[in-house]
Amino acid sequence: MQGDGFVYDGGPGGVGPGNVAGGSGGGLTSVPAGSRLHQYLGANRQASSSFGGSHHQLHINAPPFIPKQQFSQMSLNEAPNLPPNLPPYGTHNHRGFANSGANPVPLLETPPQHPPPAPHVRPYQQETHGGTIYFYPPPQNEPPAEEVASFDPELPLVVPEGHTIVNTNGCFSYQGPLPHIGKFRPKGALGNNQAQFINPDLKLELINRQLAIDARADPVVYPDLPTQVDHLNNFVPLENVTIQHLSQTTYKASSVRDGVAYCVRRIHGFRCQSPKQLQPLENWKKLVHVNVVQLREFLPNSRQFGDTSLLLVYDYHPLAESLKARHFGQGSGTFLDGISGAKIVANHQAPHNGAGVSEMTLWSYVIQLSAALRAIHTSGLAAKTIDLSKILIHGKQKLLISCCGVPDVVSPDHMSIPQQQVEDLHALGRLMVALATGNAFGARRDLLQQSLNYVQGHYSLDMKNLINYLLNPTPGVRKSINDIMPMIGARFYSQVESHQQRTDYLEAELSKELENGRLFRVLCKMNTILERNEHNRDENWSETGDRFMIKLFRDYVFHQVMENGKPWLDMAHIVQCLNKLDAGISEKIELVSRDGENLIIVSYGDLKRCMETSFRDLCGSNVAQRH
Ligand SMILES: Nc1ncnc2c1ncn2[C@@H]1O[C@H](COP(=O)(O)OP(=O)(O)OP(=O)(O)O)[C@@H](O)[C@H]1O
Repeated sequence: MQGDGFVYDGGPGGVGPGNVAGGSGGGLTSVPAGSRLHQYLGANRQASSSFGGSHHQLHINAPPFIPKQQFSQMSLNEAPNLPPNLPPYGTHNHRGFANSGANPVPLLETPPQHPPPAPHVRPYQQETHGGTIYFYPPPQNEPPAEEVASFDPELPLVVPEGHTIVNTNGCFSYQGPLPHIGKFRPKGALGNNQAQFINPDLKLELINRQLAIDARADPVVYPDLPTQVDHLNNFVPLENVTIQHLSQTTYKASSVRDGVAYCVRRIHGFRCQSPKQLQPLENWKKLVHVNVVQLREFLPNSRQFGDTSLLLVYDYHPLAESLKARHFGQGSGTFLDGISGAKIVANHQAPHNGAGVSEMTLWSYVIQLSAALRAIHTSGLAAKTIDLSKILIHGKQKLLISCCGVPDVVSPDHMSIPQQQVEDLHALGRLMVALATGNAFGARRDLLQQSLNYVQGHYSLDMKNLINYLLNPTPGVRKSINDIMPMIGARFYSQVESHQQRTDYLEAELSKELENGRLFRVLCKMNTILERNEHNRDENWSETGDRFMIKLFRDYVFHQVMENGKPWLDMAHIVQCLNKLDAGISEKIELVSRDGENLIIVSYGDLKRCMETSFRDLCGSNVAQRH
């Protein structure tokens, strides 16, 4: 259906969030099978209605609604799931520092992390078929939180004493007093609306990311930040810029071209002598890979920071942190157990027992980093930034190689590209040793043998072989990132599967919000019509004709009360009604004026036409759609 101003398509059946009472107009047939309902009184009522020029003589045997308790009572003023310690917009930076330059205080706390997985290494299950080893992740005992649905069709409806409902030929009927008086109490599962709305954890994560994107630096704390560099403004330091003698600084900035946030790396005091010096950056700009932070452009010889700086503009991945921060803590000497997140005593001398990341996580990292390196090497480049502080982790487990191109311009190598690529493989080996042992210095020459012993004792043979291959030179053989693909073997399948699961989950969550957006537009239309003081010099415009019907419908949807006069709040009822309105189904409902004097029987289809006509009237087109 097309409307003016708000264009949307209700679609047949009015399927709404969580498919709440979608249905094909059967209204009451949507009572869940298995609900325990009482006896039928059976008396059909006769009522007549007159509106919109047509007169209806109707038999009704249906109540205005039957609340579905499985969607539970809701709090209509439910606060968004914001973390309590978030700063207001406009005054704070993202992970920046405020108050005093001497003792900086982080302004935007790292959002609460979800509890990390249990601190035990969960090895892959192996099966050998025809000489090939297949790896399967171990079965999970508990379903992930997001998969726990709130729907329970077996929950009973609670029908007030003296009221009964019966199923006559599949049609559930109820006769009670005025429709404004809600007769059913929802029972159980209070406040559990997860099946209809985006998962709260995901919502929190997305809100935090949005806050990070929107964060601004406090000009009092950062008086020296330039207001505009080329098309970039709103610079926010992503690291402690109060430390003197930094040669590079990382900022978040917004572009006035597209309003998008970018990550800007400033190379201090870098004077570009010739365009050839920056040629590698042109190559990096062309490299597009899901596990590489994309270089978008570079701005040489920028003077707005008080020197001559080279600015490299990358994609910004909100709240990404380095592997160092994720698994070893921020401060030097502070180590965190990569699995449990617990602090462990800094020990630069030997591997920590059980402190490394799990084998499964390590393989996931290997797969992602080798995929990135494969793309980089195939493009004739070398990463040179395979380092705990330069590999970012975004969300739960997505890795991104950052800072690409910086070493090429800051400290150009005299090694050949193939040699540099072999160095990347070494760096990957060292990184894996550090992650496996939980010791950032685990690959140091004096600790390496101990570390390898540790890997041998705690990880699979394949992992040990892979690390050995990466770290040790193979005489007469030119190593290539492609060589490690057979070592990863069938673990690729697990990785692909887990990505697909994640995609399915995110799509499902997205579709919930998609449906909510549709209902939001219905609400927008209703509210632009209702309680309008005057339209077309008609003071009573919103109180008469089609608008009056919408007003009664609004009461019917939102202002139900219990017998004792208390508000009756049921999300299921609201969503159900709005969906039916949006679909314009033929089911009829009773609307009652506030004084109880007028009773009108009207179908959702008629109500929809009332709403559309009124809305078009407001929009000025006056094109009434009558079906
Ligand atoms: N593209 C990006 N998107 C989002 N955040 C980023 C991006 N690049 C870096 N960051 C954040 O900025 C922080 C600082 O980055 P930087 O590369 O300067 O790392 P660092 O830990 O300060 O390393 P170093 O000690 O070498 O300066 C990172 O820890 C990361 O949280």
